[in-house]
Order: sequence, then structure tokens, then C-alpha cells
Amino acid sequence: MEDFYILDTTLRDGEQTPGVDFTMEEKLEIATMLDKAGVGVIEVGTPAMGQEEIQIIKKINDLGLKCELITWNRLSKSDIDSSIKTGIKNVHIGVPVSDIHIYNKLKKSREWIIETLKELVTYALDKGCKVSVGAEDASRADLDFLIEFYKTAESLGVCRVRYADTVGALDPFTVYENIKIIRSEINIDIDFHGHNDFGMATANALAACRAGAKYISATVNGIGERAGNTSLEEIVASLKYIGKYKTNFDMKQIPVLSKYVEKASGIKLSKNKPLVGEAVFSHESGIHVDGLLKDRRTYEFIDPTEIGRESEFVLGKTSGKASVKNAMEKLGMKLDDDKISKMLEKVRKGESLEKKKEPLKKLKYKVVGIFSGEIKLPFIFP
Ligand SMILES: CC(=O)SCCNC(=O)CCNC(=O)[C@H](O)C(C)(C)COP(=O)(O)OP(=O)(O)OC[C@H]1O[C@@H](n2cnc3c(N)ncnc32)[C@H](O)[C@@H]1OP(=O)(O)O
Ligand SMILES: O=C(O)CCC(=O)C(=O)O
Repeated sequence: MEDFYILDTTLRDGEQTPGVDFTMEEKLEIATMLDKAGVGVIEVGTPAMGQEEIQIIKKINDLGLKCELITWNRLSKSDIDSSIKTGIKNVHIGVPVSDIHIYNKLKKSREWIIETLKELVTYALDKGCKVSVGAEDASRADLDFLIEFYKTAESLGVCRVRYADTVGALDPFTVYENIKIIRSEINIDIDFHGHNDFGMATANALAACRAGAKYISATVNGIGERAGNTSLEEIVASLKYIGKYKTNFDMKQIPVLSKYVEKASGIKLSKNKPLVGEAVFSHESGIHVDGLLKDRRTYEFIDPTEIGRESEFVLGKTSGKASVKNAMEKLGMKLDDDKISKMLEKVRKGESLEKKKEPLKKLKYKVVGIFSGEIKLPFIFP
């Protein structure tokens, strides 16, 4: 039993990112990689979109993955019928619950929501489906109504409910308070589905877990509507390393998953994207490199190899002598203090090490790249 499960929605909410359009091969590959990494559930898509989507979902189902697969549906019989055509009898029904959505988007009432929920959940259960229910825009819904909604869903026999912060309107304190209240009112599993509009999707998901949510919706690299969803790699790593939660998720799969989705989605990662950005385990400043050489934990909270990454040193404007000395030693050169200081001056001016590129390669050091006079060396601890 794990402390939490990832409900990955890269193929559903991730694909709702404007401009993202995964091919069938990419979807099959992403689903396979997610399963290998150890997610609990994959939300595979929205069958109501039509035949092509249904065919792709069928193929994902045919992969025979270990994890649970669910389809996304509106509060609509025809959506559920489309889902059943995929062969996956595990339907998620998304239901708007805030007054803005109920009255202005659906042009319905709270009473209609409760009655239609009863009708639709019963319809899906009667067709032999396992059912989970989502509360869309839960973060802006009236809390008493939301609880009535969840209690109704529970009494109907759904396996899990989702709390969706659809427009990323919450902070971690409110998420904690709300999920705690809901947790005390119902007994089925809660899935927290966060959006990153204010940069708090990961923190919000962490707070939801602390308050008792067992499932966390996430997407690889955090792709999704607007500023995206909770990013899978950030939440799984922060729950494991900061929260000390138990998980069987294979952290070493993170870089390969991230790179694959970066390419398939066409959404470029920034260099400093937590955990997966190119530069997040690079160190240049003198004090940091000196500290790292003495004890890696001074400036690295986790050992990057745990998540399939490597640290590296960069020589540049903010380097210090310890860093230059270490670099030269890696090149097999023992220099005295005076020479190291002179070399540091050159490094700071960005002129010295260009000529070392070839010897470094010969020494089989990974020359990661040379730009504006800097040279990156492999990070080898003494
Ligand atoms: C927060 C979220 O991520 S919600 C999920 C969003 N996902 C998607 O939109 C998936 C891709 N969507 C689609 O392919 C299409 O929108 C479809 C197939 C679902 C529907 O297409 P269309 O029939 O052309 O409807 P359209 O997209 O114009 O409008 C959506 C309709 O669904 C209704 N609707 C929206 N959410 C729900 C819901 N959860 N339950 C029931 N009805 C809903 C809207 O009120 C609107 O109905 P109306 O036409 O009677 O006003
Ligand atoms: O499943 C649901 O109800 C919520 C769907 C969603 O993606 C969201 O609200 O952001």
C-alpha cells in the first residue's frame, strides 16, 4: 500500500494545452512509460471527442498495462456510451459544481446537478462500469453544496471523487482546510486536481495529500490548460523527499518521461524547471562548488542520481579557486595557488578554458557545452 497514487492526465488534460496534439504512437508510448514508472491511474482521454479518440483509447487498453485506466466524460449518457465503446469500463464523470459553472455555463441549477448525478452514475453502474466523479471548479463552489454533492456520489457507489481547482484559485492553506473538511465527511478516496495559474499547483497538491487526498492528478512537465496542471515530477519528488511519503514510483524514469513528453508536446522546458530542467543540477558559484566538494548535501537537497540526473560544475564568472583547482585536477594538472588564482582571473573574464575542450574530450570527461567562455565539467565527488 502506497501513501498516495498519481492519477496521470497528460493524455487528457495535458492534451488540452493549446496546440498540443499527440499522435497515436506518442500516446501509446506515453501510456507505456507512465505505467513503467508506476503511476496508479492514467486518464486516457475523452471518448466523446469521436471515433479517432475511441480507437486510440482502445489501443491503449489493448496494451494490457498494470495501472488503472479511466476515461473522462461529461454528465451525459452519450459520453458514457462512447466510453463503453473503448472497452474501458472505468468512467470518470466530470460535473461542474460552482454556481458560475452551473448557472452560467450549463444554464442549470444545483438541484439539476444532484438529480442528474444520480441518474448518470446509476446509468453507468448499471452498464457494469466502475465510476469516479469529478467536482469541476470545486474551489469556487459553495462548500455545503460540495459536501452534499460528494455525499450523494458516495451513496451511489462511486469509487473516488475528485476535487478540481479548475482555475488554480487556491493556496495551500485553503486546500488543506477544505480537503480536511471533506475528508471528515466522506469515506471514499479523494483525488486532488490542481492547476498552476498562480504557481501553486505542486504546493496545493502537497497540502491536499497532507489533508487526506490519496490520489493526485498530474501531468508530465505540468502541461495543461493555461499555466498547466500539477507537474508529475514535482509532486512525486516533493511528496517523497520533502513529505517522506511512501511510493513505489520509479524516480529514475523522470528524465526520460519528461524528455519524451517535451518532444511530443512541443512544449520546451525552461532550463531551470524543477528536477527536469537542463541546468537544475549545475553549479557555478565558488562558495557552492567549494561546499559541494566538501559535502554534496551543502547545496543539493537530493542526490540527483536518485532521479536519474547528474550534477555538473560550470566554470564561469562566479567561480572560486576550489572550483578551478578541482577542474584542473580532473584534467590531471596539479597547479600551485598562484597559478590557480591567475587561471581564475581568466575564467572570470571568460577567456581561458576554450582551449581545454579537446583535452577534456580525450580524457573522456563529459564536455557538456561551451558558451560565452564557460566550460562545464563533470561533477565527480572527491
Ligand atoms: C475543466 C476541464 O478540463 S473540462 C474538460 C474539457 N475537455 C474538453 O473540452 C475535451 C474536448 N472537447 C470536445 O471535444 C468537445 O467540447 C465535446 C465533444 C466534449 C463537446 O463538443 P460540442 O458538442 O461541440 O459542444 P461544445 O464543446 O461546443 O460545448 C460544450 C457543451 O457541453 C456542456 N458541458 C460542459 N461541461 C459539461 C459537463 N461536465 N456535463 C455536461 N455538460 C457539459 C456545455 O454546457 C455545452 O453544452 P451546450 O452545447 O448545450 O451549451
Ligand atoms: O474531472 C473533473 O471534474 C475536472 C476536470 C478538470 O480537468 C478541471 O476541472 O480542471
